[in-house]
Amino acid sequence: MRLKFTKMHGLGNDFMVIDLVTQHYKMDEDTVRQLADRNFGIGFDQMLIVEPPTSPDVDFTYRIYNADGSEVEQCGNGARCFARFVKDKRLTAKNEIKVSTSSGKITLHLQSNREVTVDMGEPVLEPKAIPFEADQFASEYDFEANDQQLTLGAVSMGNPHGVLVVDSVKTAPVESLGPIIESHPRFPQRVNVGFMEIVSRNEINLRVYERGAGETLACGTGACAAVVSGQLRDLLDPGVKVNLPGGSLFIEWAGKGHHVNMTGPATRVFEGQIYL
Ligand SMILES: N[C@@H](CCC[C@H](N)C(=O)O)C(=O)O
Repeated sequence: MRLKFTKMHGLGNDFMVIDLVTQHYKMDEDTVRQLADRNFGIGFDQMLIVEPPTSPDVDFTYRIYNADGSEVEQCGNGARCFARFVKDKRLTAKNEIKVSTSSGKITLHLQSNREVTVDMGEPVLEPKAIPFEADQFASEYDFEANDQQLTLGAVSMGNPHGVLVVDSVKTAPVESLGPIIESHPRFPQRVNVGFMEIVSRNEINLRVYERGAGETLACGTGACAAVVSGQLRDLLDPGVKVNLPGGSLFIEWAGKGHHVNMTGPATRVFEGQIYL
């Protein structure tokens, strides 16, 4: 069968976006892996699926697959592209769009300057819920990986994140330590790993080794988790510019009990069709 798709990106974190509201197909992990291949497939960090709502309080269901085929709970850059996609495809006329993911509900706001702000909800800090093995919440945890003693923040933005503070993102051991922490037994569902350099209380540089995708040019939930972790460690103020290899996001968090807001661009690259 023929399936139409749109290739999009949020700061270089790239997506294959498929409308399964007007098209019908049952996606599976093997197909995702084949299509994610940058030589033999379309190539992407994540596949985003638009499905009809499953409850009356949301407009759509938002499903996300990593390039390795694993279905995951949340994707921040993807959420901004999702909003632009459903508006451009006229699947909705709204500028405020509510979607459900497997980890909860989020709200997407299309701005007049074509940027998108996403209310990502409250960060989850309770270790069991992240999930992360620790007796109780702490703003940072002692952590051993690769025979090194590290200090790490643990936050869920719907999906799990570990955040390390580094002197410079240029020299951070993203490729060597990233995969080791990603699969560390203290994170039973694996983890996204952020390497955060503090520039000032309102600006950080960040690289993220993503679970199921490797290092990407940007990670929206990673940016939110880094800002939450930086504030909990008293390194950052509530509004922070996050510089990623693919560009910058603006993240706002007023502290425990508050939602995290993420603002940034969403870009369409091309339209395509595949035969499955
Ligand atoms: N690129 C994303 C996160 C995608 C999911 C992540 N790799 C996971 O496994 O949780 C973002 O922009 O947030």
